[in-house]
Amino acid sequence: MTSYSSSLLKLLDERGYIHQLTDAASLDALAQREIVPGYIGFDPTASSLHVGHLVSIMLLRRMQEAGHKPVVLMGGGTGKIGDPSFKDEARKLLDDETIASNVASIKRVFERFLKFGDGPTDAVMVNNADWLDRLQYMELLHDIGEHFTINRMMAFDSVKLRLGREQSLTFLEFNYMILQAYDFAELNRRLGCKLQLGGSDQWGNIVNGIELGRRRDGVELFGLTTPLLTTADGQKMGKSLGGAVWLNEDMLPRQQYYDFWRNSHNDDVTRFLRLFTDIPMAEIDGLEGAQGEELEEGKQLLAEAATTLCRGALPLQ
Ligand SMILES: N[C@@H](Cc1ccc(O)cc1)C(=O)O
Repeated sequence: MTSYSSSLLKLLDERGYIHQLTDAASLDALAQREIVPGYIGFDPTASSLHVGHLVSIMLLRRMQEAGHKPVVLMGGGTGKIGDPSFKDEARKLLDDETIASNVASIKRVFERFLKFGDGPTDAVMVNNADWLDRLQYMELLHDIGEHFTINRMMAFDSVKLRLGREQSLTFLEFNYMILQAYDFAELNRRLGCKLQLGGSDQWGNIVNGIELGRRRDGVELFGLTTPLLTTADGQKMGKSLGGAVWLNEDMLPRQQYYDFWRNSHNDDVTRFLRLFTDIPMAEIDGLEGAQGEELEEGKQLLAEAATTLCRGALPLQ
């Protein structure tokens, strides 16, 4: 474990959110000096986010808890392409109407996890359609395309799956990385955003944004990725009910959401308590190695805390 000085990196480290980090020492110093606006993007590919997105959402919550500014980016522009990173096939393209209605219904869940407003550490929400839709193709090719080489873009692990003989990467999808890089530089210009967070599959996209900021604008940007979450029995997080575990109430009833957490694998309980609830570290540490009834109580604690966070408290009977 690395030792950090800023409350932000200490918190993220002890609760298990850090997989990779660019220039940890500088980010640590920056977070001690000033309020850091940090963003995560979510593409509106369905009408609700699912448990797989929850680490990212909690990460924004932790930013705010540590006194920094969370920026939620709705991918109204990038959602028209679909991120090819680590995907073995292209997404079905969505029409504008579907994207707009997905954005509208995804948005709501963030109000449960973040405090929005005009204050310095209040969360804000932006939509990259606001700047990507307006981009002129020649301008993009000239101003942005100049900073990217095909050689380097093809070297990222995230596109390897598609460069074999079986699947291919369309030219449309190949642009995704550039647009996400553009977003980061744009959010730096607009909101002073200096940090982009995301799942480990986002590393290539994030690093490209950092590079673009440095080359074009001479600014220092940072990236942080979270570990790819699998459950103790090796499954992808949130897929264990056969379908996705949706965050929106209209897509999955509260009881089923609760049961998903209540049925967590024994070996996942403390890790999930750290990642997905606000239960204090000392209390979670006390549950380490718990068995029998104590372990069951830990699962109940997890289910109650995680459900209340996402779905709100139940009214008093
Ligand atoms: N590519 C991200 C979403 C995203 C979109 C735009 C961004 O600027 C950042 C992130 C994903 O697939 O999860």
